[in-house]
Amino acid sequence: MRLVANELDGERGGETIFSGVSFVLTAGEGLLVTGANGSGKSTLLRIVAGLLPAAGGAVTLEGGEPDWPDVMAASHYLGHQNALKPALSVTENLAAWRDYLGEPHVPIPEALEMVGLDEIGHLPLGYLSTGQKRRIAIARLLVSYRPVWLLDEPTAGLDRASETQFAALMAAHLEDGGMILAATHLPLGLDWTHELRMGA
Ligand SMILES: Nc1ncnc2c1ncn2[C@@H]1O[C@H](COP(=O)(O)OP(=O)(O)OP(=O)(O)O)[C@@H](O)[C@H]1O
Repeated sequence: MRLVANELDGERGGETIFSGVSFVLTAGEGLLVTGANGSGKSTLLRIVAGLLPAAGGAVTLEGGEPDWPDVMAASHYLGHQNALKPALSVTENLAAWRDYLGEPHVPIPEALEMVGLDEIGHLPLGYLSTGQKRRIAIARLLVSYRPVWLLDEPTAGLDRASETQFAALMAAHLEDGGMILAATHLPLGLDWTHELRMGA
């Protein structure tokens, strides 16, 4: 399977943010996207996820049929927002995402253990600290399977131990034949096969 971005142009509010961005990812490869504030990292990720239209160029997934007909179907998108409901318990949040996304993968108790939060599945999400909420958002990547992970500042708010834990989860996903596109200002503790510096 290959994720191909060909000559992408990104626009916000009628302004060109970037143009001619191309890359290719194959199974097991990760792309680190860096660049100054406002250089277009989130815009690029949202275009790849299919949440924003490209002003030019195209993103395609080759060889994903029949399971993964397009990039959107094949991707988990973790944005700045955690997309979790404060009134539901941690476990209910993850169950809701698993049921919505389908392709059940890691059982919820195990996913909670993998992010080091197996003791608090019963708590309302709203009780959790900022870093704990982010770790539950990361557990969402595990409970349903998607080969492509699109991660926008995934480690924002995480302590050092959680960063290391998350680096191991990303490495395992790549070893398993997955692909990762991550935009970040922070070192993510992974040897990336590709790097893209926006605004350079
Ligand atoms: N809805 C919008 N309307 C107009 N301009 C926007 C909109 N959203 C973002 N922008 C502009 O697009 C540019 C790129 O924003 P983007 O969020 O992609 O940058 P970024 O590289 O992810 O930044 P950061 O490192 O701060 O997260 C910025 O100049 C921003 O102000």
